Amino acid sequence: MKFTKMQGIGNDYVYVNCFQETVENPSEAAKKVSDRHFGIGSDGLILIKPSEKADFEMEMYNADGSQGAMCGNGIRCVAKYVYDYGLTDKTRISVDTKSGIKYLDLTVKNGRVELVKVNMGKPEFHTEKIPMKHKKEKVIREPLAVNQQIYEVTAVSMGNPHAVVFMDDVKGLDIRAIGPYFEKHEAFPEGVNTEFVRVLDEKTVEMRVWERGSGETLACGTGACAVAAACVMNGYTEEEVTVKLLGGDLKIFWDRKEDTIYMTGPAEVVFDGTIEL
Ligand SMILES: N[C@@H](CCC[C@H](N)C(=O)O)C(=O)O
Repeated sequence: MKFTKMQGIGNDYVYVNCFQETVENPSEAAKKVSDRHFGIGSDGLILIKPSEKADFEMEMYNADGSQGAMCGNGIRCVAKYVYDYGLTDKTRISVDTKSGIKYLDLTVKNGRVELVKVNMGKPEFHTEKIPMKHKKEKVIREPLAVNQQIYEVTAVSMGNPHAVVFMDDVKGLDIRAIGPYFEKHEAFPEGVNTEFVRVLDEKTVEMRVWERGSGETLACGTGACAVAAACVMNGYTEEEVTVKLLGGDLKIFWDRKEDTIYMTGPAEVVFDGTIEL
């Protein structure tokens, strides 16, 4: 199978051009390619497919083989792939995902995509839509017992579920110890991605993420959007914020009039290759 490994601020996936390749069992393939010792090494697998509803379709799988509905860093890389590898010459494209069609604007320099701005849609706070089991309709900084400790959680869906936890120190957090307890918490019947966040000022926050299905990653695009929405709902930041992640920065803007979040960030090719599945 021919593939291209790409990364968006360190959130790396193996991309397969399904205009040319067929992947029989994507879930098994995701586990195999993601292995950092016996495979290519990635946070998961992303298939770029033809679509009848949009310019392209993106299908994403986490490192454990589970399917994700949306991937913010992944969709920027899809935009770079389809433009740089000549599948389109458009700089405004639409991509169908399991959480609906997303629209992307590409900034091109010297014939290559450098930055991508994505309309990530509306943040969803209603617990039944996230889904989260909770007596309240919305969970905005509510206590949640996780492994016998109380955390204050803001729950948001960006097409996939997120639990946002504000704290004073994210650098020293033992995320490997606590992340799995959030991921499999009974309050989140479909699992959850968890963002641990420190507010630096009203325009800047830093975060680490424990992703459902992939563990700690260097960045999560949907997570950064969920964090921006949670920051505004808690009165911590303005609508436009820089989210500093382990792998780099993302610019997030929640346009309250449109009730739409825009994410802007880079996308890069690491290498092309072939693998026997
Ligand atoms: N890294 C992604 C999110 C990938 C999917 C997630 N782990 C899930 O299962 O919901 C991003 O950049 O948004």
